[in-house]
Amino acid sequence: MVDFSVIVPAYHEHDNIRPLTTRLFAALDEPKNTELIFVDDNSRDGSVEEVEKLKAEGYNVEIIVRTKERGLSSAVVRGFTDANGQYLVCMDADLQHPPERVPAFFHALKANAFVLGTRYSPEVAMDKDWPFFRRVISAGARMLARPLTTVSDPMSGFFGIQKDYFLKANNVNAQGFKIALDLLIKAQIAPSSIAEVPFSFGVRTVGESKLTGKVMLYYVDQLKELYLYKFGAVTCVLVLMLLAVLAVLALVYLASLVV
Ligand SMILES: Nc1nc2c(ncn2[C@@H]2O[C@H](COP(=O)(O)OP(=O)(O)O[C@H]3O[C@H](CO)[C@@H](O)[C@H](O)[C@@H]3O)[C@@H](O)[C@H]2O)c(=O)[nH]1
Repeated sequence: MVDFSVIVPAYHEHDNIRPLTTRLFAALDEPKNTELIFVDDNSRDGSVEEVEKLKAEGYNVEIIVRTKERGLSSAVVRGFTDANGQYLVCMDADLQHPPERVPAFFHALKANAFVLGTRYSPEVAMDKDWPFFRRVISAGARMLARPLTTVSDPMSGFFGIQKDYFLKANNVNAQGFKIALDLLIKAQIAPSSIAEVPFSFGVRTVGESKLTGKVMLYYVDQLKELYLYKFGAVTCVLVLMLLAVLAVLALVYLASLVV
């Protein structure tokens, strides 16, 4: 019987699989009651073999290998769908999301429908090595999501949701990276049912980010859909125009700081 599930979308993450698994299970309050599921898109880098070794060592870990689909969000949806736990946590494989924070998510999930990992809290320091370019992109993306939700880090990929709420979300947008934002809106989570868990966002030391220009375009598309869903067509167009102007002004300002 498993109550807690940790879902990890993974693409070419062989070298991160063992440290993530061992650190996670060492940190858990209820390791016997927890499963870890990697959702891999046919990386063929030895990830499957590494998970088999970890299983043989007694870890409750599985790997789902998809051969026809690609993408972070759709991998998370697949993992959440297959998970046996009532309490679901999603985290990246690359150790930028510290496994030691997962127990805090499960603890908060017992009393809240949704738990968001936040990098923007006075309790944590933002890693200074995080590239400037990524900070600017993240600030712009955060601003564009502001009319949709009041959470402090709507771009976060480290989050948890109760399975019943995940099942309530209709027409989830499984493209791109922003599955947490999509679920927050589409599962109609009340602000009073959302908790935030601060965490220090580290720097990836092994492997590479898969965040591409295409993923950013998916985000713009997803925003349009979420604005429509939440506000209707006319308000959606007005808000998008206003935010586009603000985004350009913010980028011009930030660019002026670096030149
Ligand atoms: N299965 C699968 N997994 C994927 C895919 N693309 C990425 N992943 C996995 O998803 C996780 C995050 O991907 P990264 O490429 O490392 O993302 P990032 O640039 O570090 O961005 C992360 O941090 C952002 C905060 O700045 C988040 O906004 C973003 O959602 C993500 O969590 C990693 O475990 C990676 O292997 C894919 O196509 N398929």
